[in-house]
Amino acid sequence: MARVFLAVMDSVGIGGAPDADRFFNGKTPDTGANTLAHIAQACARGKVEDGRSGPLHLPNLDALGLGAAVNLASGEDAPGLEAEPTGTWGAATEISPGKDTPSGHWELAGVPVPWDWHYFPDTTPAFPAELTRKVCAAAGTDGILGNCHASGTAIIKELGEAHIATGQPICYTSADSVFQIAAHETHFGLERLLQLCRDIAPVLHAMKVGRVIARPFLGETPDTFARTSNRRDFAIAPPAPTLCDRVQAAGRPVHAIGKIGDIFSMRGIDDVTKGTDDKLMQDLSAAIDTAEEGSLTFANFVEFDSLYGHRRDISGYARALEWFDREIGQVIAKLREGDMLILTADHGNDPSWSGTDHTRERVPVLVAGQGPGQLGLIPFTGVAHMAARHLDIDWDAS
Ligand SMILES: O=P(O)(O)O[C@H]1O[C@H](CO)[C@@H](O)[C@H]1O
Ligand SMILES: [Mn+2]
Ligand SMILES: [Mn+2]
Repeated sequence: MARVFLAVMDSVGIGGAPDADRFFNGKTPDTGANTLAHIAQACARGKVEDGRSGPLHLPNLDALGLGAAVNLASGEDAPGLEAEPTGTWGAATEISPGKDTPSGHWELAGVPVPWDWHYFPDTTPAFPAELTRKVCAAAGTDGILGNCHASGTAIIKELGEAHIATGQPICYTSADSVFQIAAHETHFGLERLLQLCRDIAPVLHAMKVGRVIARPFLGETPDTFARTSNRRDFAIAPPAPTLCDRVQAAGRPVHAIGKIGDIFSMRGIDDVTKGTDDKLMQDLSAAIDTAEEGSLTFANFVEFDSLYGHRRDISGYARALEWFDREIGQVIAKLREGDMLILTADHGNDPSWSGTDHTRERVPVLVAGQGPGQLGLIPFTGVAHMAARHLDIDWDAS
């Protein structure tokens, strides 16, 4: 028997998407965006010195083949990542028409998105009056705040006090197919926010809006408002059986770590752990000790994206990568005979790019525990097929 551990480093793209010109940050096409290479290049120029210093130092990821994967995906160099790979490595290309988290994860799990997502226009109001009416009715309020495109941290600073004063939820969106609701955990109530999202999600899903996201926050003043880790995503269910469904249908356990449960609407998943990336890394490490033979453990590390990519914070992103590299080195050291650990990503979020949205990029596929080898350029679905094969699950018959 064998075990698979699949870990998504959210937004750690490596450039080179052949259709990047069809995706935008504002008016700027994503052509040339390269999350990993641009961070490494900025570090090598001595420009990334906040809480870290010098060239990007990722010895464990690079040993698996990260630097080689950047070069394969995009033709760019990632200074500091120049090791001869000892892992199995390659790069994956997405075909789904969205550069969002569910599209990326579903396709990695074998199911490209067959429809066009609905996006809200970058106007104020951004939401149709009929939708706003339904949200108000579900929330029991006379109105909503926001009703625009926004960065989640900026909008709670701007509207947090008005939210506390009026009791109206802050509703906003972005270049992704999302409807986000920010509300105060105590003044509005965490359970009330989650129930509002749950109640309104079917309306948004029918419009082909991918996710309703609860964004609870705490604090009493613009300077102290801060989001908590109680974020919840209410996503459309995947349109076909995913890797998770197939592993579960074969009678094997599927363990989720982080937002994987939300992304797959809990379909094909037995249990979930939640928390900050720090805690999730402990959960992944614990899963290496406890996961059953034949099982799949599927993890997402979101902070690269949520704390640093969207915030265009190159130093923060580099620190997060270096932290991940140190931690994953210890996880790799614990792998047993027959284990496969796959490290990949769901899209890019180049912190040196214009705008605040994801960037369309290829992603690395790094495999530990299986010795050296080259995958070359594969489709995102190749990750699911590789995992299924390792677990001895016949994809076509399952
Ligand atoms: O600015 P925040 O609220 O973090 O929003 C970001 O997070 C959303 C979901 O990942 C994306 O659609 C992007 O808008
Ligand atoms: Mn993502
Ligand atoms: Mn994101």
